[in-house]
Amino acid sequence: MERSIGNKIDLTVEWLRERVEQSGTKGLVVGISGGIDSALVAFLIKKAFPENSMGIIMPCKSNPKDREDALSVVEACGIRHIEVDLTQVHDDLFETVTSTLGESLLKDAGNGLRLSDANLRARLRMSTLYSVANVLNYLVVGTDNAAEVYTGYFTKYGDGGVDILPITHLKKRDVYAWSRYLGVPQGVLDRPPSAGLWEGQTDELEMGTSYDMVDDLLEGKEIPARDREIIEKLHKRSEHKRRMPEGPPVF
Ligand SMILES: Nc1ncnc2c1ncn2[C@@H]1O[C@H](COP(=O)(O)OP(=O)(O)OC[C@H]2O[C@@H]([n+]3cccc(C(=O)O)c3)[C@H](O)[C@@H]2O)[C@@H](O)[C@H]1O
Ligand SMILES: Nc1ncnc2c1ncn2[C@@H]1O[C@H](COP(=O)(O)OP(=O)(O)OP(=O)(O)O)[C@@H](O)[C@H]1O
Ligand SMILES: [Mg+2]
Repeated sequence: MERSIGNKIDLTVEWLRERVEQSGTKGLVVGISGGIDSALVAFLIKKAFPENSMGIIMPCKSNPKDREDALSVVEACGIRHIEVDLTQVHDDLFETVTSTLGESLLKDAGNGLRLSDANLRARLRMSTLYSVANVLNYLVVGTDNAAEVYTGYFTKYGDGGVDILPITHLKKRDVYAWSRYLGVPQGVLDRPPSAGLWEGQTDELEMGTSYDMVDDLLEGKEIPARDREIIEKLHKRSEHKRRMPEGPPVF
């Protein structure tokens, strides 16, 4: 008999407590974006550590709506939070890197320049989370779900740079089901998933397929050949993100 959502949530909360205890740390910190994955994780870590959990809202030239939604999550689950605006530090670093590389190296960058700008936002968020984790002796909690892990739809050492991943066993539809159960605000449930790394970006537009398709494939269901091809290509291309860096064999 399948466990109820409430039971699965209780087990995940227990697992979070165990991992913190085993690590000798005191609590958990997560970035809260206004999206559904981090909303669910915020609810879970607040349940696990009512006094020792923290959310960080980190705008970086972001749509003000993201911050409003993130604040609605903070209010709904009651987690302690801080805000760190990364716009200036991002602009300074990106400008320094690109101007130092110079025109001749930038001219053939194509989409690489946009990805570099976008992924730097995710990596600055990671650095901010670890800065706080070091000070408070907390673990950094990731928000990747099963569909994102399978497709590699995350920034290596950005939002992928974390200590524990409490929702990697959840398909995107499970994330919605758990979030509804816990009372994540309707406005957050209704938003199209987006990395928010550039204007108008949505996960499904960028991936070229839908989370329903990825979830179906993960459940072993038949999906159209076109979608299967896209998903398997994303999976193969991102293999390196699911491994630790390696050195050569012993010669
Ligand atoms: N075979 C290989 N072995 C070892 N390392 C390899 C490699 N191929 C590339 N690399 C390294 O990996 C880098 C490329 O990976 P990475 O820097 O991650 O860059 P990349 O995968 O190109 O971009 C990240 C993707 O994740 C999306 N994203 C990011 C953040 C959040 C979310 C979200 O869901 O909200 C989505 C973002 O929109 C974008 O599509 C290369 O620059 C190279 O350094
Ligand atoms: N503006 C932000 N402030 C704080 N954390 C952020 C911000 N943007 C992204 N993050 C962090 O990066 C993670 C990855 O982003 P991702 O878009 O995959 O998840 P999400 O926004 O929570 O959910 P959704 O799939 O609905 O967009 C977020 O869950 C969050 O932890
Ligand atoms: Mg998002």
